[in-house]
Amino acid sequence: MSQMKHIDNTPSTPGKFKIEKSPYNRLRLQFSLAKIIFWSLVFVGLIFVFFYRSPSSSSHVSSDLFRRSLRTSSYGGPAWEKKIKASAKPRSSNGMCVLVTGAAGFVGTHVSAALKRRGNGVLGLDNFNDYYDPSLKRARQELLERSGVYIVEADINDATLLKKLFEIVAFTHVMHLAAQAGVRYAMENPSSYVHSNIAGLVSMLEVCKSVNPQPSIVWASSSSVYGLNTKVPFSERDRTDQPASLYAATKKAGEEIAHTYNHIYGLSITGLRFFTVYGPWGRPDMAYFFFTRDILKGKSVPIFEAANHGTVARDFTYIDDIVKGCLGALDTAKKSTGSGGKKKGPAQLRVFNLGNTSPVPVSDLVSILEKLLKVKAKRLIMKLPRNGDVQFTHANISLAQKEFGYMPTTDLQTGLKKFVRWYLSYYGNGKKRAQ
Ligand SMILES: O=C(O)[C@H]1O[C@H](OP(=O)(O)OP(=O)(O)OC[C@H]2O[C@@H](n3ccc(=O)[nH]c3=O)[C@H](O)[C@@H]2O)[C@H](O)[C@@H](O)[C@@H]1O
Repeated sequence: MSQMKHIDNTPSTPGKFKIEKSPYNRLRLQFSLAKIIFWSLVFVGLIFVFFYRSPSSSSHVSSDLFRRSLRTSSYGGPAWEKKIKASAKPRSSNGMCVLVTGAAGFVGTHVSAALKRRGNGVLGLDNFNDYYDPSLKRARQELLERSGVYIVEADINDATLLKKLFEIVAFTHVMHLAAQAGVRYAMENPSSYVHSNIAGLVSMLEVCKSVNPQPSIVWASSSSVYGLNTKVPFSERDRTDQPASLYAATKKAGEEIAHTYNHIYGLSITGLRFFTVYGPWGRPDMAYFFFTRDILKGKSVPIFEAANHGTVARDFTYIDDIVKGCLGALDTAKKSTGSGGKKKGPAQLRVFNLGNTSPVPVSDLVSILEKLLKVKAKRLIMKLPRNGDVQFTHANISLAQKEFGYMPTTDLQTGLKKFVRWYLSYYGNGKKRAQ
């Protein structure tokens, strides 16, 4: 302190010392100080306004996120609640009552329809984001509505809405399929993965843990959690600590988050590691889908190849087999043990591979499509890009087989035949083009 005083009192120039001595000059100094502060504030304010309103960089990402997934439409009212109750009512009084998140998605639509067919109560939830053509999601919604499944249009991050749904219906199960999918897109829009696969998952689990009774949860993890694992076929016991994409990392994080909610709150949780699911009403961002579109258009299809002409292969799994796996997991899910946010005892925590157990090289996938479409593909062999892809996947399914008799029955040829038939009937031969 005494040192400070010494510095303050020492004039750098004799003139400066004099200025501070005169009362008139002190007034002038105070006035110019006030001016400096005023203009500094104006300057800081301008900078703030510039960055806050700038359409580029981070604010672009957040506004994009908002546009894509936080679009929660207005809800409420007796008519809305009536629709929800009707959709979620099981045929028999002791039947399952399932909230399916991501119901307008590829797997979500098929699972919702299958549950409804066998008499379960089903309510869908989807934010209809535009990661891929939303009109396809709307068409799936129409399909479900015709079979009596209503989809609430909202984001899983909307906890108020989720709680409201649980107030209206005591769901016995949640089939949580809402997620940001796609391996390569994670480099383009990383925050959307954190938003849906991490924040969204936590939002959903928070509501599930606090309601009474707590539902049992089955949710979609991914084969991508095996990452750079080279031990084949992939077993649930293998290491999953080397994700090759942010997508995979968020799914792996989801598995750890599931462990936490099971451990603390007694939620019964089952994670399903899907292996490259394909079929009718599929996702246009996936290779088999856009290869079909581009072969028909006469556009070249990029076929990835690993180092030294190494084959890139996937354990492509047909949607009907996946649906059977989802239903098997729901049927064998034990009840959660907690209530109202408190654990009462240990609860079930499981993870299963749902694959086909026979990997097929991507070049063979293209050959099958060529035959089915009767069009020769313009093949463009490309080096496997370093943006999240792994060289191969191969599922060991013995655990799911033992637990609920999971046994895939559709080979790629048969499954793609069904897909192509659907594709041509949905899009027509060039009339309605897939985007
Ligand atoms: O099983 C999974 O866990 C994942 O399966 C797919 O991911 P991926 O297997 O990469 O599926 P596609 O993007 O359809 O790619 C299929 C194969 O085609 C290859 N490919 C992809 C794109 C392309 O232009 N060229 C090409 O050869 C990929 O390397 C891959 O081997 C899904 O997109 C993920 O959401 C899902 O979680």
